[in-house]
Amino acid sequence: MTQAPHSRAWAAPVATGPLDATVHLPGSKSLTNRELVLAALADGPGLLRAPLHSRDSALMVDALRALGVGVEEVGSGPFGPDLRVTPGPLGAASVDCGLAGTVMRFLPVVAALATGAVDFDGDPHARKRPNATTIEALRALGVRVEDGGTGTMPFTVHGTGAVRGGELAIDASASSQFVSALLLAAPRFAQGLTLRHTGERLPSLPHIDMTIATLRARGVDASSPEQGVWRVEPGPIAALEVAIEPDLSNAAPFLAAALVAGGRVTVAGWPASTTQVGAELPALLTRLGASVSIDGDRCTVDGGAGVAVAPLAGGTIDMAHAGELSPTIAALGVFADAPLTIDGIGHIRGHETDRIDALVDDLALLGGSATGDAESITVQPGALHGGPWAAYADHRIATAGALLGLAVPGVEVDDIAATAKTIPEFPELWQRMLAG
Ligand SMILES: O=C(O)C1=C[C@@H](OP(=O)(O)O)[C@@H](O)[C@H](O)C1
Ligand SMILES: C=C(OP(=O)(O)O)C(=O)O
Repeated sequence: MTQAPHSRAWAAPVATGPLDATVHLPGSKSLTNRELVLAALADGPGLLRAPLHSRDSALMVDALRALGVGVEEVGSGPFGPDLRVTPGPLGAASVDCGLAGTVMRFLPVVAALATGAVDFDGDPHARKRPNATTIEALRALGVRVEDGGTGTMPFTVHGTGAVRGGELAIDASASSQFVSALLLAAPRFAQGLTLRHTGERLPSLPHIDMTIATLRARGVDASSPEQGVWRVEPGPIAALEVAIEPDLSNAAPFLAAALVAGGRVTVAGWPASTTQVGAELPALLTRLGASVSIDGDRCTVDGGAGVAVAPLAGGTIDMAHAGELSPTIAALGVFADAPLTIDGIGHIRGHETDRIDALVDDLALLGGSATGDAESITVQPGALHGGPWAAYADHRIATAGALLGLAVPGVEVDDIAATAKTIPEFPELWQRMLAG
């Protein structure tokens, strides 16, 4: 009988002693999917070296191909081939967004530059992720979008081949990706774009800074003249050869593993400078009690004797700008000396799953205790027992279960394959880290 991909749970391996490992990670999702979009809109063929090959990047590649962009695999690296991207006239297409925020937010704006109808749909949960701002923004720019009045997928963007641009105000409090999406395509708008955020909060600011940096690297005049305002001048997007950095957000569970199990974990290929939010991991893990060093391109966390001997530091951490790191940090709260509150993360309720509810429910299944409110999660320290850990199709919830399993025998992640969203090699790399 054919089994559903996650009908067999993954027994999270327990660390039997201090770790001593060097981990090499595949490419950044955020950089890969930005560079794919920019390469598709560029003024000639370009190359992505060492890109991510995962479900989110494959969805982006498939969608761009469907729209008329040439994406060809060339050469081969440790995590898969490079990608040569050849822009072409954009036309009617049907886009499967899966559960990828970058696909469901970035490509509708690209579709506005196409000639023809572009249909968007995705996984069942993707239909629940916030997307009204994408649709409203396009309509405000004069683009026809049919969504049956739902403000979510499925919807159809009727591109006419041109967008006038100009001035636009949006509420991006549910996701920074609404801002990034508009900025990425804005050089191709006749008047460029002056974009203003009107909502109360603006999550994940480093991801918007990353967008600006990737545009500028391609010769686009893009800036943020004041907080919550961005300006992109119209003009060509230069075709480039770009090297994609390792995914520093996916470094989180590996580096955190040294804290839980004790010993040392090194992530190799750590960039000297980066726009990735994972650059904040050294400070975050130091705040919790780790000793972190960066030596050349190697970032090492020394977790000493591990949490069985020395608990981590509880308290409150604001992670509004780094929500995608919060599942890992929240899981570490179990091993703290006082309750750990992660604040400013209401927007992660609209991520791959409602991450606050998922963590609260999963921790309860292991005998732990956590509470969530609109903007935060508070994790109580305490001993856990083995039990099921539901991934909710969320790569970062799945890896949080793996992290706890290092110290808690019998944690069973129902769907470790959810990690394929951004790091399909996760189970293998995790085992290899444990083997040293
Ligand atoms: O632009 C991007 O690449 C991302 C922006 C952030 O989204 P939100 O602002 O919705 O948190 C982040 O959490 C997501 O993983 C990737
Ligand atoms: C929120 C995330 O993903 P997405 O790009 O689908 O929004 C994430 O990777 O943590």
